Amino acid sequence: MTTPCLQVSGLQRSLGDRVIITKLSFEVREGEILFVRGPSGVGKSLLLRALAGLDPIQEGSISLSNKSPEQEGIPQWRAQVAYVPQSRVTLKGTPSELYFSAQQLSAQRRRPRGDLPALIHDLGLEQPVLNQPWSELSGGQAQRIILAIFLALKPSFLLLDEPTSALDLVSTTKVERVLKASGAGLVWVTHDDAQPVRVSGRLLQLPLGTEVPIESVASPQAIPKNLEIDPEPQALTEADLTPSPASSLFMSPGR
Ligand SMILES: Nc1ncnc2c1ncn2[C@@H]1O[C@H](COP(=O)(O)OP(=O)(O)OP(=O)(O)O)[C@@H](O)[C@H]1O
Repeated sequence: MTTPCLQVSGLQRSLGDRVIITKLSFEVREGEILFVRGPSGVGKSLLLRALAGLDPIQEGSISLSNKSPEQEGIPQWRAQVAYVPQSRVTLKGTPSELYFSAQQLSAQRRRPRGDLPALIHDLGLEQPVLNQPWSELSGGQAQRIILAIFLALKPSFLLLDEPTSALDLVSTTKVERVLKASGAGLVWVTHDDAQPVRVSGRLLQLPLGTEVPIESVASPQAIPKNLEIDPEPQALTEADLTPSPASSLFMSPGR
């Protein structure tokens, strides 16, 4: 079987008469990491939303191994190309309930699963957090738990909108290690100049929309030695579910 490939060709995104994303083209294969960098407001989140099939494609195309979201079916597309939101979304219930609800979505059935408890551990959390109400979790805990849930659902691609924005450096390093070991294709938005160097991968710079060498944007010497990535990571349209917590994360409407 060939490795799944997420392809973007001539993607353009406007809001009103403002063109935000101009003619963007790139490819990411499962297992590859593409960092996306650029100033605030340049359109990084809009790019991820378009890739996730959460917003309409206005111009250009996206495809997964040559199949468009329409050909694939939007729920199946989102099961394979998962958008992990930037901010803590307003969720009801507990992480366990969210994970259970997500697995009930028809596009998620009969798909492989990761080991959620192991992911929780590897992300530096204790198992009881899975049964705590979202409202009682810190921003940094919630960010890692949402990530663990998406990783456990095993999409081919994860669209990561600043997945370490609420974390200290120790937790950030754990997240980087787990993501790198996940084997998923990652489109990873970051404002942390050193992150692409720590993790390694490719780098897409917006608004240019061109790939630039990672070495050109940050100095590896800037990274504290004790935070370097361990080269041997440890083991690591169900409308009837509305208003389940899963539907708010996995089925959010386009805008
Ligand atoms: N729903 C919306 N309605 C109107 N404008 C929007 C909407 N969503 C985004 N924008 C605008 O589109 C532009 C790109 O937004 P986006 O969130 O993609 O930026 P970003 O690069 O992810 O920024 P940041 O780094 O601050 O997260 C911004 O100017 C933003 O104000």
